[in-house]
Amino acid sequence: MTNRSIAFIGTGNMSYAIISGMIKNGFDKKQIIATNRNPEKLAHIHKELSIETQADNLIALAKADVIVLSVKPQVMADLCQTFADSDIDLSNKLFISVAAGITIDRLQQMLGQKVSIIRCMPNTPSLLGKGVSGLYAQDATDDDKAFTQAIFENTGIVTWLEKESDINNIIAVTGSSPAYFFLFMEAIEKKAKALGFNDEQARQLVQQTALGAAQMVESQNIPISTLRENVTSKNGTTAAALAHFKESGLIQDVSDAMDKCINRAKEMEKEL
Ligand SMILES: NC(=O)C1=CN([C@@H]2O[C@H](COP(=O)(O)OP(=O)(O)OC[C@H]3O[C@@H](n4cnc5c(N)ncnc54)[C@H](O)[C@@H]3O)[C@@H](O)[C@H]2O)C=CC1
Ligand SMILES: O=C(O)[C@@H]1CCC=N1
Repeated sequence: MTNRSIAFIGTGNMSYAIISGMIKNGFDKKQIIATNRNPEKLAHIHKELSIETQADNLIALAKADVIVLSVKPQVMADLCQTFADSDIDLSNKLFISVAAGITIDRLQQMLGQKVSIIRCMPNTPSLLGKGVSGLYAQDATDDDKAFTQAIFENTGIVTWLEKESDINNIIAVTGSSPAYFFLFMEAIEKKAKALGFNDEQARQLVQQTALGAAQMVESQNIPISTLRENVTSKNGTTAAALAHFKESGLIQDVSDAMDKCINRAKEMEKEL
């Protein structure tokens, strides 16, 4: 199981993060192939990760046992068509799709046969081994599931999902959510600059505070709400800021934004 070779088709932000996590955790580099249609990106991957890179997806497809489909959802059908049209036997390969908004049934349709497919919803902190990956399998073998779990455990924590629709839910909770945190950090950074802190200070202040807050959540086994309360003196400065967030509807906004995220994934399932 462990010596299977793995090809990442369309190595961009997400696959780069996954491969980096795998390598940092000792996955054999010789077992990894990365493709990209962009020669500059391919050269960058080769230089940074010292793994085999390949401009021709079909060569990577033919060579590898496990194929990670990691192009943008909008170009997945065209990519899969080239696989379906090739004379390469897909039947013994395991496909892992990290794409949002494309179901296993639809991927099998795109590939022209009922190949073994596991869906994964990772996130970009995988780059640092701090990722979260939601996994969903329909008919995959225990061996395929164990291999997939082992791959993504190299990049952080893994959770198996019971229903395929849970992939759309976990996109809102972990796949897209790094961007919510970044947006909040950007907003604090912007205001810090408006208050007169220079660019370097503003960046350092926000990053250290975000890091400290996240590490407090991780290291102290108490509810997140208690951590918030511990910062909030009665009738003090934090209370004034939080009261404004509450009045302006931030909590409901976050919930609504996550619903938008899930609905977009559902729409994509119909569009693609
Ligand atoms: N970026 C993220 O935070 C997450 C992304 N995903 C999923 O990962 C997938 C990839 O997303 P990103 O990495 O953000 O996109 P990206 O655009 O950074 O990477 C995709 C890469 O595929 C290459 N490509 C496009 N067509 C190709 C082809 N036919 N052959 C070879 N290479 C090709 C592009 O040059 C690009 O570098 C998407 O399906 C997305 O839904 C899932 C979870 C999180
Ligand atoms: O924005 C997207 O569609 C992808 C899926 C989760 C994160 N990025």
